[in-house]
Amino acid sequence: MELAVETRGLGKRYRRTWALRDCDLTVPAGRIVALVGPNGAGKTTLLHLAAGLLRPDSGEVRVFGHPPAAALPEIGFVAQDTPLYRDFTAAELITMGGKLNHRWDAAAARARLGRVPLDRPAGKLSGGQRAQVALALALAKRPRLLLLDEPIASLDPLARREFLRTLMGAVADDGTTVLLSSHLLTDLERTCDHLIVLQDARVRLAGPVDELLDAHRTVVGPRAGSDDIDGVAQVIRAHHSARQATLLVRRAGPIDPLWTEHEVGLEDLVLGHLGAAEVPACSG
Ligand SMILES: Nc1ncnc2c1ncn2[C@@H]1O[C@H](COP(=O)(O)OP(=O)(O)OP(=O)(O)O)[C@@H](O)[C@H]1O
Repeated sequence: MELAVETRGLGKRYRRTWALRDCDLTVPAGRIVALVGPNGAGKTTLLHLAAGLLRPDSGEVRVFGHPPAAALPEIGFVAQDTPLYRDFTAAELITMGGKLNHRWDAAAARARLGRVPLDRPAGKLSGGQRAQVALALALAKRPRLLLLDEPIASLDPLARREFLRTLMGAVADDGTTVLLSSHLLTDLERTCDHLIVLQDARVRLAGPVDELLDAHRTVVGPRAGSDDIDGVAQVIRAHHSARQATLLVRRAGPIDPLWTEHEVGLEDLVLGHLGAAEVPACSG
């Protein structure tokens, strides 16, 4: 399996605060990877390290087997606040990109900006329109790895859907790997096939979305006996009422039929794992 991004013991520190610590993870090539976690978890830091904008204080990050600086022509990056030269129009930015990049698809960029005024200075576009211009420019470079820091937060629902469709199209057409951070879990569930959850500067959960969802269940059953359930490898999160227990579990096999099983969605999975850190350890 080709790896777009690989980190080993990766860490970044601001004075005494570790923004990212002991981070070991892999991003398979050709996937759309969701990077999620609470505010301050380290998502932007990880994206900046992968883009070569920050240097690690420990460990290393490789992009297609190379240090990020050596892979720069292969990397597209859209920062959180989608910075663009405010006085330039989208049309001018597309032309400029063509002069700065040898592999530049100006026609595709114009086509992707169907509803954005190409002749208006970027500083006079709405936040959502600027995000669309920034994505179109990043894709025009035809990067093998596209790093997007909260790209959809400012988009309206229709623009968000179009944006995510564009991403899926780029992956399908060019095999682009996309690593995008977002808090919008419902949108991610429809789009992403790989998940990385960061919390408190560390990787809390990572893997292919379908495998992670298949490995987890919500089970509901009697409160007594919730400590040791057949087929449950780990209780991630527990909620107890007077007589019943509702548990998010990682399963190891067929679950005791005394318990009612429910499949979990991405949101339950992520929030369950994140919440688990705040709640006293659940037995299991
Ligand atoms: N330039 C900086 N100087 C000092 N501390 C920083 C700096 N940048 C980030 N940090 C700290 O590093 C940690 C990780 O920040 P980061 O921006 O990577 O989080 P994030 O997951 O992207 O958060 P958000 O969802 O709010 O964008 C936080 O504790 C943050 O306060």
